[in-house]
Amino acid sequence: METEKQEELLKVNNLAISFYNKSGEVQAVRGITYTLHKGEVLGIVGESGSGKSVSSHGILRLTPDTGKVKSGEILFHGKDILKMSKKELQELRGNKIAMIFQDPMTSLDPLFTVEYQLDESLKKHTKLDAQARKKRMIELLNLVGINQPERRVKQYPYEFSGGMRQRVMIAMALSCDPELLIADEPTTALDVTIQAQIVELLKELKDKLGMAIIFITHDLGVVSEICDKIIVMYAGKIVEEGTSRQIFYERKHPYTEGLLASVPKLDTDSSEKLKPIKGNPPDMSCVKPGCAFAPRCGCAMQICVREEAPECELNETHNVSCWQIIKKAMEGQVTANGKE
Ligand SMILES: Nc1ncnc2c1ncn2[C@@H]1O[C@H](COP(=O)(O)OP(=O)(O)OP(=O)(O)O)[C@@H](O)[C@H]1O
Repeated sequence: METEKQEELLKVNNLAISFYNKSGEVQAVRGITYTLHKGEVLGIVGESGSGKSVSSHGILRLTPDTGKVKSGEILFHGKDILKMSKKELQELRGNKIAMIFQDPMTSLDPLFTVEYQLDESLKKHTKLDAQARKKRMIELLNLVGINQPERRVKQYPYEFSGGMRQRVMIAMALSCDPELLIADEPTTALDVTIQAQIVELLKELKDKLGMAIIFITHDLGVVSEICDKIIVMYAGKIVEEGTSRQIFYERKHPYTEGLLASVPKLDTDSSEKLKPIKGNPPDMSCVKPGCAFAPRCGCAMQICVREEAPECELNETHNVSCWQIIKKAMEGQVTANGKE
């Protein structure tokens, strides 16, 4: 199992995506690099506007026409998705990589039964005949925890609750047996109990099916249970990357600290006060020099407003881009591998 995990599935290399409108360039994603191994779950966290969705939709080349990939590579099994032909891309979408979104109603057609929509998906992505598709549909609905699937498959999306609709969407996404599932804020529209159930379901599915997952969320609390590793994005960049444990217990970036302080913790007294991060994320149409978080950072130094911090490798799995940490590493207060 361990060796299987180490097989590289996706490598995003220095990816930069901008949008162009009348007032100029919006630098949504500014050179991000990360690797996802087979069967691994990666959390991408950050406040609204940090570039989580744009970077992840870019993997399936779903960037809107006003956007442009300025640089980078997106290697899937070593092959650059950005250079794939239309035919290869079609094969990839839905067959190897599937995506689920925040609001299943935008992806499910209210006018058709779940049976019809699942059948269309199976027709598109498999070579199964009508009878085998019917069987597979029931299997899929069972897999995602929908009771009485034979009855419920005949229903329309509006007859399902929000959590159940998300389960139907997950069933549709699984209809092609993807190697990678991109889940873009899949639980945000749901209430807390249902959120936890959907996260639990994704965890079970990952263990059963061995697929890799990219889980996008603004809520660090949601990903603690499911992710092997987490990248923290701010203003289109990765400011910290580490294993789930490192991000929760050994986090170093003040922004990661702020994000954690602003979400309710499941294991502590709920009366503990939440501390939202003061200020707002920067306007990405006029990016200033220096660290983008500096204006909101309680420990910013002069250099932070002048120059962007290079990535500091604390160890094999933990990287952070922050001048404070570089300073501490130089003073011997933080152990780093020496690579900056
Ligand atoms: N179609 C677009 N045209 C212009 N700018 C865009 C477009 N889509 C996204 N952006 C900008 O790109 C930046 C990153 O947006 P993105 O949606 O990736 O953020 P996010 O972290 O996923 O936030 P959210 O959680 O709100 O979806 C933002 O500044 C956003 O305004």
